[in-house]
Order: sequence, then C-alpha cells, then structure tokens
Amino acid sequence: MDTEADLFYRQLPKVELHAHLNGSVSFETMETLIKRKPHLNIEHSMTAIRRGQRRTLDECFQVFKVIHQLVDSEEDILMVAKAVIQEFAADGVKYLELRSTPREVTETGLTKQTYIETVLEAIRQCKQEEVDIDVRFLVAVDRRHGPVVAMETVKLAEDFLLSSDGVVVGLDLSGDPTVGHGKDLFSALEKAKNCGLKLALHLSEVSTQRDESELLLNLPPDRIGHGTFLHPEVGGSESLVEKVCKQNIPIEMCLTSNVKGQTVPSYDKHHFQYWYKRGHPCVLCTDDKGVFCTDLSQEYQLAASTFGLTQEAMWMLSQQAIGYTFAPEPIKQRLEKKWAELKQEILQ
Ligand SMILES: CNc1ncnc2c1ncn2[C@@H]1O[C@H](COP(=O)(O)O)[C@@H](O)[C@H]1O
Ligand SMILES: [Zn+2]
Repeated sequence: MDTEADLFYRQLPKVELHAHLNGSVSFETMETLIKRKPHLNIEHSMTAIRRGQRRTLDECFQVFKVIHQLVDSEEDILMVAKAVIQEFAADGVKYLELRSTPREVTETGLTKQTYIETVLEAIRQCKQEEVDIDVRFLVAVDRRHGPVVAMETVKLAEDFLLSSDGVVVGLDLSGDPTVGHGKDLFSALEKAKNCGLKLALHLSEVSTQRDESELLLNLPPDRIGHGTFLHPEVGGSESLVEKVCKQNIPIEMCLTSNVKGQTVPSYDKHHFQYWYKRGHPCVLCTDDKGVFCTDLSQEYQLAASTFGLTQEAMWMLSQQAIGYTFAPEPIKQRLEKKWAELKQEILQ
C-alpha cells in the first residue's frame, strides 16, 4: 500500500533532465517488444537490473546492446518514445528533456535522420493528445563512435535545432566512459556550442576521467551528468571543483543508477551530499528508469530519506530544477507558475 510519503513524491511536480530514451523503457513496453521479436530469445532479466541487484558499468552497457536489438525500427521508436513520455507524465513530471543516440539500421531502413524525426513525432503526438508534460529533446553523441561520427551528429543536431520549433535544444555526450577520450571530441562539442546547442555532458562518471573533465569544463558544458569523481575525496581535484563552482554548472544526479552501476558504493555515500551541502545546483534524475527499475518520484523519496531532507526542501529542489532546464524563458515562467499553483495543494 502507498504511504503518505509515496503520495507526496508522486504528486510533487517534477523536472526530469537526464533520461536516455532506450534506458527508460518500462517493463510493460519491454514485454510488448519481446513478444514482437521472439526470434531474438530475449528475456526480461537481460533488459533490467532489479531491486537489490548490482552490475558493473560494463554489464550495464551490455544491457543497452540487448535493448537496441529490440528497438530498431521507426515503429518501435514511436511506440517506445510515446510510452516513456506518458510514463513520466503519469509520475508527475511536468517538464522532460529526453535524450537519445540516433542510430542507423539497414535492415529496417532506419536512418539517423528518421530516428530523430520519429522521436519528434512521438513528442508531437503526445502534445496533440494533451499529455500534461512539456518535452524537449537532446541529440546524444556516443563517445564510443569517435570524432567523425560525433561531428556528423552535431551537424544533424544543428539542422534540427533550426527546424524543430524549439523541441531540439541541445546535445548530450554519453556512452561507455571507459572508452575514448574527450580531447578527440572537443572540436565537435565546441562546434555544437557555437551554433547554439546547449551541452549536457556526462563527466567524471568513472575515476579515470580527471584530465578529460579538466579539458571539457573549459567549453564549458551547460550541465554535467553524474560528476561522480569530480571532488578530491574520491580522486578528483580542487581545481575541478573550483571550475564547476565558479561557472555554477548544474549537476544531474542519478542515485539508483550510480549505486546499481557500482560507481558509488551505497546511497549514503552518494556525491549528492557533497554538492548539495555546498548549495551547488543539483537536479535529481533517473538516467535509465527502465534499466534501473526506478522512477523520478522514487529518486526524490530516496534522496529525502537517505539525507534526511524535509518535504519543503524537496519541493525547493524540484522547483530550482526549472532554472536548470534548456527551455526558453517564457516556458520557465510557465513552469514557475504551475509550481506556485500546486504548492498550496500539495505541500501542507
Ligand atoms: C549508466 N550510465 C550511463 N553512462 C553513459 N551513457 C549512458 C548511461 N546510460 C545510458 N547511456 C547511453 O544511452 C544509451 C541508451 O539510450 P539511447 O539509445 O541513446 O536512447 C546507451 O547506449 C549509452 O550510450
Ligand atoms: Zn546518463
């Protein structure tokens, strides 16, 4: 049965800024995908990491390979994206920045261009169906694919920035953090920034990325994903912390993802504590709600119970996230208004 706290966190209006499309596919949608492609012999246990289970980060990336086999056509992408948007809305998310890596699949005729178009179509259909959520899209660069692909992806993202009516707002850098070096991607990222794309970069997700983060912070990114190993206590450095603080770069924090992916040893050791205590901009996110079996309400509740934060403090945290979105000013004002209207009703 739901407790009063469960209800509060579900009702709390929320902003989700770090969600990978194919990592966000729910159990129910996965069921449909598995049934559609029985020849692949994929079981649920291969696409999600359940309660109490842990995986190495490397094993997490194997999971994405399996999911990509299941989601490989325009039809799949449309279904998955619509379902993910509806699920976030049902969880009380009022503003969502979804990110995904455009893929090409010869067998199904999928191109990177149609991949993005299909995600945008899903966003359009949800809007038309009056799903109560504002959705924007970040085109993702998979670091494993190297500088040439990165540059191509930036060009594609730039086209959509100009033609998507404000839906495409930025660029994400993600993929296995143990592969490649950010120095090879610097010029692509710089180009993206110069053409007006906002940058949300996975930084210092593992401990071996110190030099890379030092370099990429010079861009600077508009938001940081994870930033798990930036501070000196875990092998980062004062200089990294100083760069992040001076430029006041918000950090996207994904508690369950980091604990299940074992880059953080336990919830109470999560670096949210370090940055939150300093009053640094922090935003709670899910990362991959399907793979890690979570949702944003749960992440808020988890942070509150782990770090002893009041409902008032959690309200503040969700409201402040509006300021860290890549949405234009009028949208931010609309969200602020929504939060103000709901406050009396929800926060007693
Ligand atoms: C767990 N921490 C993580 N660290 C880095 N990259 C991650 C990630 N979780 C997901 N991705 C990135 O998102 C892709 C899946 O969604 P899309 O196919 O793009 O929608 C993964 O292949 C990886 O590149
Ligand atoms: Zn991520």
